[in-house]
Amino acid sequence: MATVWHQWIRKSIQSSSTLRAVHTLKVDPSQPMLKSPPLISLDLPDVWTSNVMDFDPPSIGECSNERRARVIDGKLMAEKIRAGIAGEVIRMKESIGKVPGLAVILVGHRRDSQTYVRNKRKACEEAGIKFAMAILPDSCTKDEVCEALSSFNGNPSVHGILVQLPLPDHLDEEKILNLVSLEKDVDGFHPLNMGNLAMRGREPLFIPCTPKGCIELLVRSGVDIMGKKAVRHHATVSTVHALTSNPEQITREADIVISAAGVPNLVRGTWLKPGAVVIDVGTCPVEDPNSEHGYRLMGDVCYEEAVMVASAITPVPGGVGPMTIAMLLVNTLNSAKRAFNFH
Ligand SMILES: Nc1nc(=O)c2c([nH]1)NC[C@@H]1CN(c3ccc(C(=O)N[C@@H](CCC(=O)O)C(=O)O)cc3)C=[N+]21
Repeated sequence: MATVWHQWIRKSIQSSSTLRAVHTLKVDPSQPMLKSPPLISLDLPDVWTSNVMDFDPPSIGECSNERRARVIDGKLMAEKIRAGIAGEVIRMKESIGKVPGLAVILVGHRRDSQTYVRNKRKACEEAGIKFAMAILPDSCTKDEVCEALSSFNGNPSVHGILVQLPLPDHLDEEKILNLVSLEKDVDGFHPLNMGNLAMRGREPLFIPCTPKGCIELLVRSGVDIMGKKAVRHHATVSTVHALTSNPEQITREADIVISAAGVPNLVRGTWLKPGAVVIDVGTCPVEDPNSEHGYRLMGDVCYEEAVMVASAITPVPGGVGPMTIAMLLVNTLNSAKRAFNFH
């Protein structure tokens, strides 16, 4: 399972349009997939998971045409998690007089990146997490990015560093990401964190926010697919990408479909097994003069079709995006707790 997520993450962060990946998770049908909700999911404290289940678990394979899929509300889930983090930040401040800090490096002027960073800043401020940002022009040099990075690396009030991706083409993403201090790698993109995530029995310091958010979405919806359990329960995972010859057929076998292709309406209703759980990671900005910032986000899944076939589905916006941000705050809080030895 861990290996699979590693591949998934690697693909999901390569946002190039040449890579169109749809990732499907297939669960062994002889094993019951739905169980009572776990008390603790991932490494979040109980405070966020004591009330894990907001709804009845979806019944896979029992979705009739008259019933629309349950909409998994990532926005609401993320709000609850962020409220829990705010409480933890207050507890930290009251007992040791310190708060967590997140630093973001934003290069260039992509509108979507600006929106995501703005959302991250707002979420930090609401939770009492200090937020710092270095904004660099499209034309900046590698040395300028490195300088910003090393100043954040050396700053003891910064516990998490995030380099917003994608970077402009002339900058070497790999070289730059390698410089993020391992202890502050809240995106989980450092090769050592990635490697530990991929290897059985090893614990990465950080799990990348989007996949971590997807797992949380599933677990909190009563779909039991936690990493370790999935391995033990022989989950079978298929990866579908741009060069897969029969993506529709493979996807149709999946009980859980996690799509991260960045191609609007790629996943049609006919691609889905009735009753499947659909997690839409796609965030493709498309022009929309009527919306606030001149564009809106589109997922990979043809929502109106999928909602008639699936048993549960995440919307875009309001699904994975807000959970990604909530997980970033979780990672930042946990990093600060480690730095201060405060638990
Ligand atoms: N180093 C790095 N880490 C990332 O985690 C990372 C990144 N680079 N580059 C881009 C992707 C994408 N991503 C999103 C974050 C928030 C929303 C989000 O807030 N979405 C809202 C709506 C956004 C809006 O207001 O338009 C929603 O879906 O409801 C979406 C997508 C993080 N990424």
